[in-house]
Amino acid sequence: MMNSNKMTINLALFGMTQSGKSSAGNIILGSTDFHSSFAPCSVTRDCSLGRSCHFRSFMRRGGQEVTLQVQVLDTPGYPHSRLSKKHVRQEVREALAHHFGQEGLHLALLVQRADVPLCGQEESSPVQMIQELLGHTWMNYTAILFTHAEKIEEAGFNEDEYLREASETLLKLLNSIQHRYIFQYKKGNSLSEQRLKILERIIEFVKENCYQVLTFK
Ligand SMILES: Nc1nc2c(ncn2[C@@H]2O[C@H](COP(=O)(O)OP(=O)(O)OP(=O)(O)O)[C@@H](O)[C@H]2O)c(=O)[nH]1
Repeated sequence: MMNSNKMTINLALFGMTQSGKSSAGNIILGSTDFHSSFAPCSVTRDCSLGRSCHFRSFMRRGGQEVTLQVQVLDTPGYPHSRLSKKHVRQEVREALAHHFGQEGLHLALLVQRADVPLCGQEESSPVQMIQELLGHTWMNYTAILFTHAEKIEEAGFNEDEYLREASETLLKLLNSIQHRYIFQYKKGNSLSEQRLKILERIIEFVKENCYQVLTFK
């Protein structure tokens, strides 16, 4: 939604169980809205919407500063350790319609652990859910957020080397989403520095899309 000096960017997080969705949502929002913890099973059961504070100085329009707010929808892991795939898909479908039905979704973030190779085309993959829920233009509204990116550094790779060596499945996926990706590091940079970097990339993608949104009925 945009008027002369206020803009809301709507994001939704998708990904496998324990990929780091809630913690990525917290980083983006600068909050602890989403419950994030280590577990040998799925933690998140329901979709929930979090809102950031109002940022200034991220964007200007016609000489005017635009106040930016980010809304993030956190979703249960897919596949989930307790809920059926059908149940999760239905839950996320309803949440997308409820929160972004009118205003629309700017970007879906596929949260993927950088230290877990993406292989094959399993039926259960979160990419399949994104395709089903976002429809045939899904690739124009999807970016990958690689969590655990510090593992890449620890293994002595840099981002480019990592992507060059990546699985065929990941390379094909990156091609279809026009190489929209973001690396999220746990260590090193301070949280606010990380958040700024991630937000800047997200805004870049949204601008490249001319602020277009996907709406849901
Ligand atoms: N080292 C490291 N740990 C991370 C990173 N992102 C998340 N984690 C940890 O991974 C665990 C799971 O993170 P969550 O954010 O709860 O993951 P989730 O995808 O929301 O999990 P579910 O709701 O169970 O699907 C937590 O212990 C996080 O602290 C990261 O980039 N690096």
